[in-house]
Amino acid sequence: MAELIHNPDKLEIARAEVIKLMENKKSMIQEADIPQLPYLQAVIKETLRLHPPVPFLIPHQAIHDVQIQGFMVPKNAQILCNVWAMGRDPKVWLHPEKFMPERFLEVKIDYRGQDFELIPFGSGRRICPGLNMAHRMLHIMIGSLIQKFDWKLEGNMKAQDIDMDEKFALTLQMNVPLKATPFKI
Ligand code: HEM
Repeated sequence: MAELIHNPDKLEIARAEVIKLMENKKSMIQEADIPQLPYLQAVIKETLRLHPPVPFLIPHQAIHDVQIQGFMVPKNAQILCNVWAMGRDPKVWLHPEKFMPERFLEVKIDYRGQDFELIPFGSGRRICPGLNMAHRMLHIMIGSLIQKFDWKLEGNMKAQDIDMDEKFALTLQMNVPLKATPFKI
């Protein structure tokens, strides 16, 4: 929500897509609607790229010595995987600091653990078992929040003034929590 409110033009594109799809349906967004919302999917991917909720994954341990791209990782070494930095690597992402959901409309990069440039849920046998649930919840919640409401920032703050800095811990949070009021559309 913070990135969408911070980028009102992207919010409008995502909202228009949801409203168009839902205009002839009586229900709220359902799981079955997600495949028909490519821009919303791109918004969720872009948000997880820039703000992975578990920025270093959960610590792993090497079970034997392993050589990776010229680096020796010794047996028993604790491994923190910095997905936050991977999501902002200029060698991988064009304008990495920018919130550009469009980048995911042209490529088939997904967060299901097969595309190693985007692994906010981890990868391999310890990949997040809640991935499918999170995938459904994120699309349905964000889709519904933008479909039904417009958002106003506290104290007449302007969208560009939102402090997007983050606080690092096991999970990543906004340094200054977002305060926005919903208005029914
Ligand atoms: C946006 C939402 C979520 C994100 C980004 C996320 C991310 C992660 C990450 C990065 C890991 C560690 C993977 C690794 O070390 O390689 C993890 C593990 C785990 N997640 Fe999630 N998660 C989310 C939602 C959920 C939900 C909704 C559930 C449960 C309903 C869940 C349950 C778990 C459990 C049980 C583990 C430990 C798995 C293990 O160590 O074998 N997560 N998650």
